[in-house]
Amino acid sequence: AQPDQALFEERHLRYISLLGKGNFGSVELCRYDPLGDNTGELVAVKKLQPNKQSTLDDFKKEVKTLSVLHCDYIVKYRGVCYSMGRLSMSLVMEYLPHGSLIGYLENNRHKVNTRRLLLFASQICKGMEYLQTLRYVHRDLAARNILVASESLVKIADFGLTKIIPFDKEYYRVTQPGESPIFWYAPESISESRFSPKSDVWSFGVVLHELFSYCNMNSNPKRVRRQCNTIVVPPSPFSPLSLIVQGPSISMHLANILKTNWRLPPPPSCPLKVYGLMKECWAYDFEERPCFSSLANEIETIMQDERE
Ligand SMILES: C[C@H](Nc1nc(-c2c[nH]c3ncc(Cl)cc23)ncc1F)C(=O)NCC(F)(F)F
Repeated sequence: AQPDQALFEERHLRYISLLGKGNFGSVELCRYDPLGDNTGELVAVKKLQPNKQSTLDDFKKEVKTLSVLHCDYIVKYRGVCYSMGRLSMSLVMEYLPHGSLIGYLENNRHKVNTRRLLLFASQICKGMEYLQTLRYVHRDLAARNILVASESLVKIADFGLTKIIPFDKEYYRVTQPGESPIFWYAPESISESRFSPKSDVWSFGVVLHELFSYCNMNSNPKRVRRQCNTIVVPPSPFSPLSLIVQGPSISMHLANILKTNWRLPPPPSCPLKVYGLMKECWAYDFEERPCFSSLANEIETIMQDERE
C-alpha cells in the first residue's frame, strides 16, 4: 500500500468510545497502540454496517474519495483496517477532540463572536473550493458534518454521499435517493435529484444560517425521513411547515414554498451583510448562486468591516 494508505492492524486498534452513528454505521474513538503502552495516537474509526442504505461498494468509494483529498480544511485520512480477512474494512481518520460544529457552538457560544463565525465560514468555503477543483459534489454539507480542529480551525468531514461529476456533465443525478437531508437541499436536488457545485452552495447557505444561529436546534431545520412523508416540525423558521404534513410529501411541500421565494428568516443578531450572503446562496436559479471562491472573498470583506 502507498505510504499514506497506512494499514492499521485490528489487533492494535483499542476501542475507547462511540463518537456517533450515521445511516452507514458508526464512528468510534480508538487508540492505535502497537507498542501496547498507551503511547499510540488517537484515531476516529468509521465502521460500516452494510444495510439497505449503504453497501461495501459505497464505503470503498468513500475511502477512495477521502484518501485523495489533501486540504487543511478537510478531515485527514489516515488509512484502512481490514478484519475478518478482507471481508470487512474500516476507515481510519484523524481524531478531532472538539467534535462537530453543532455541539461546539452550543457549548462555546460565549467564546465564538461574529469574526470567529466568519473565519469558520471562509474555511468551509476554501475546503469546498478545493473539493470542486476535483469535480466532487459533497451532497451533505451541514454543520453536523463539520468538525472543529481548534478554536480557529474547522474541517469538512463525512464524504459518505460525495459523488464525482462526470466529465461530460455539469451535475450528478441520483437514482435512488435514500434518507435525504431535504432542509439542506437545493430546490433542483429536491425535485429532480440533481446535484452540482451550485447545490453545495445552497447547502452552504444553510450552514451559514446554522453558524449564525449557533446551531440552536429550535431555530434550525431538522432532518426528515423521506419515506414517511409525515413529520411534525416544531415551530421553527420553517414555520409554514410546523404542522403535520401528510400525503403528497414533505419534500414537494418544501419545494413549493421555496418556489414562492419563501426563505429562512435571519437568525437573531445576524449581521445584515451575512444574511445577504445566505440569500445569494438560496437563489432559486442555480446559475445565479455565487461560487465558493467569490463567497470566500465576500466573507473576507465582511470580516474586514467587522474588525473596524
Ligand atoms: C458519525 C460521526 N459522528 C460524530 N463524530 C464526532 C467526532 C468527534 N471527533 C471526531 N474526529 C473525527 C471524526 Cl471522523 C469524527 C469525530 N463527534 C460526534 C459525532 F456524532 C461523524 O463522522 N460525524 C460527522 C463529522 F465527523 F463531521 F462530525
